[in-house]
Amino acid sequence: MDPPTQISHLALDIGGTLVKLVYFSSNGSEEESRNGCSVVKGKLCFAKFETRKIDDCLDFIRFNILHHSGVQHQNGAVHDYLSVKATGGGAFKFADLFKEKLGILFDKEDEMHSLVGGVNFLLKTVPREAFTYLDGQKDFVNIDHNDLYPYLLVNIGSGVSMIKVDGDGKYERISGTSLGGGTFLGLGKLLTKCKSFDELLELSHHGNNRVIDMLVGDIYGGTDYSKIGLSSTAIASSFGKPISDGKELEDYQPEDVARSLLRMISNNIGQIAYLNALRFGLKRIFFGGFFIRGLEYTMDTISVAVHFWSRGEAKAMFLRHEGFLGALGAFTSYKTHSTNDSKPHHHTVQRAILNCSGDSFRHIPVTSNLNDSETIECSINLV
Ligand SMILES: Nc1ncnc2c1ncn2[C@@H]1O[C@H](COP(=O)(O)OP(=O)(O)OP(=O)(O)O)[C@@H](O)[C@H]1O
Ligand SMILES: CC(C)(CO)[C@@H](O)C(=O)NCCC(=O)O
Repeated sequence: MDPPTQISHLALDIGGTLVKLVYFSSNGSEEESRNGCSVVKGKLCFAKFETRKIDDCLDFIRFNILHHSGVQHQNGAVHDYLSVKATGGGAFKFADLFKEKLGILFDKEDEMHSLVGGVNFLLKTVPREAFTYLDGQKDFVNIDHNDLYPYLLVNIGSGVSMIKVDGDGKYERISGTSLGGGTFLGLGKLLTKCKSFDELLELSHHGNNRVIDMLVGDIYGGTDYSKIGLSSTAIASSFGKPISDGKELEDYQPEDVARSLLRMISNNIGQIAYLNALRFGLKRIFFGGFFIRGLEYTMDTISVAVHFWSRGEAKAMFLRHEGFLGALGAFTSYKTHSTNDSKPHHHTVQRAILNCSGDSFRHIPVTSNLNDSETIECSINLV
């Protein structure tokens, strides 16, 4: 007789700055589907922790007993360990820690593969996932499943990866930049004495970048340089004002510095993204990663950069679950017979989530951002 089926329902993405967790929480009901499979209903839950506070993540997993939800290894030496999908650099760096503290073995998934898997899953399964943001207007995008590829995925984490996606599991990392979310946070901490990302963002809300950035008008005596399409208010040189101001860092308001920094990083990524889209003739660019955090100023800056450089040809789009792409990709990579075990019947057998309830998404206000307490209703088919 087959052993009782077990659901593997935890996946981790351990990055340079943040650890992201996706886990399935069953509502206790199990039904039989038409083809005789068991269907377990529940929800996908999300959590994040700072990588430098990895112990908080271990405590959370322990407290919620998530470490008992992996795939049971049946072969000899690793009998007592559970295997859990993990991606990101930390899947390598922290493997021993998780094994020692929680008895978890990481079943490593490639980071880029997971990111792409996460985005494809979201775009195909979760209604109202992608949206545009331009001129203060947020609009959900209808995804045509037959016309989804190719697209460019720009994942803004600590660093930035740019991936051309041509299909399910068909992708190529075509570019990247080390000027990413980590740069914003690291420089921001040094320049403003802020202690956290949230503090830095809050500060940036109240700032004025023109106090720090050198504008075209500063160089051209207040006029546009219309011959090459630059208005007087366009930024000629990010952080250029202090060159001639004769001021020290202390003379500037930290909120202006934070604003200018956010603008510089977002603008630069938008421009590099556009150039890469141009290289491959891609019209759709999806931006993800926790740097965005649903922040209107960031999305607006990126959208304007893409719109400006592409002369309206390319479209920047954002994702509600922007920060959980890798973790979701790792989660959905649990497959039938996913371990290297020699006895296939003893594996946890779990298919990708087949159903995400659209109802809970139909009523999402266009202005709302995702927070960790939000969930995705779904069901898992056990085969
Ligand atoms: N609460 C937060 N604490 C720290 N950084 C945050 C927070 N929220 C958003 N961020 C931003 O998100 C970035 C991390 O994003 P993300 O989690 O997608 O990347 P990562 O996986 O840690 O990095 P990488 O993929 O490069 O290893 C940070 O560098 C910072 O700019
Ligand atoms: C190294 C990774 C992939 C780790 O997530 C990321 O931080 C990144 O894409 N950095 C940019 C590296 C570069 O292409 O210059």
